[in-house]
Amino acid sequence: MEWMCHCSSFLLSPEKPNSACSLSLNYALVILNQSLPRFAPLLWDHAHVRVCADGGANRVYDEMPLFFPHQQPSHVRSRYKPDAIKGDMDSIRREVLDFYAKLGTKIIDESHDQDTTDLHKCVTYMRDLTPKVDGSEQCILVAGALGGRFDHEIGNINVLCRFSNTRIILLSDDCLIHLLPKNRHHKIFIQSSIEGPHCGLIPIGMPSGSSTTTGLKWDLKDTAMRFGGLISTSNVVKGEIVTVQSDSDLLWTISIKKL
Ligand SMILES: Nc1ncnc2c1ncn2[C@@H]1O[C@H](COP(=O)(O)OP(=O)(O)OP(=O)(O)O)[C@@H](O)[C@H]1O
Ligand SMILES: Cc1ncc(C[n+]2csc(CCO)c2C)c(N)n1
Repeated sequence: MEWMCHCSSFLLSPEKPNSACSLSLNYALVILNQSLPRFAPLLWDHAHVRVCADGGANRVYDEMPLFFPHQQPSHVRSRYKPDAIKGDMDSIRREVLDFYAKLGTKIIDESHDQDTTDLHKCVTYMRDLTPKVDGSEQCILVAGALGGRFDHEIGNINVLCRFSNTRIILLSDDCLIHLLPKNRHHKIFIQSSIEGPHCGLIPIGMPSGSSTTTGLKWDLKDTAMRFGGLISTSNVVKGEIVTVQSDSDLLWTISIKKL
């Protein structure tokens, strides 16, 4: 079975490439309607395309200038201009919409669709926009996806499952989550300067019959996991590489360090 590599190098400065992992991904950023994580400007710099989900645009407008207290808010806002704002447009403020529309941001009003979330709508936009260019795979980073309202969090995790063939990483200030599809073996390069040691492996949607890992304090050895039985939470990464193989899709989560 083919290996799939994972590496959180998007949390490191773009000037400091990581030698251990040679993953070259084409990053896209979705900003949701929650407080921007402290590393939002870094994610913005890594991304080639940036989209706000509805009220996420208010966060960029209100909070990006707070990261640069010595610069004029209007300058910061023009520098951090989203490529698009997409959603059902019930949360974005009028002044924010007008501001970015004037700067040339594409506004995509999908208020007719009340069956999919704004994150779902943004992921569809990213996938349609970026066909596989020169073999480099797309990875969608989602800021503000965790913490806050539980129905939103679960809706965001459901997007990982609905688009299981697309690399999507949900982020908060405290941790990240992504899917490990069952049709691959996984090699996770731990960036110990910025992430870990706490981590988890969680079956989603259905019980998992057998999972095997290396590199964890409590490794799984052909272990079954299910809600109501064993799931691997409060696990700890031991070294620089974790490997995972499983007969079902698993969620991988790892803590992000407060520097
Ligand atoms: N508290 C939260 N926790 C996690 N994700 C959130 C939270 N609030 C918003 N989001 C994410 O940001 C997206 C845009 O937020 P927004 O508030 O514009 O959504 P919404 O469609 O108006 O939600 P609702 O109508 O349910 O309040 C949501 O689809 C969701 O993915
Ligand atoms: C069974 C069912 N439950 C909830 C909603 C509501 N809903 C789900 S996604 C969404 C858009 C949020 O921006 C809304 C309003 C629905 N349509 N169907």
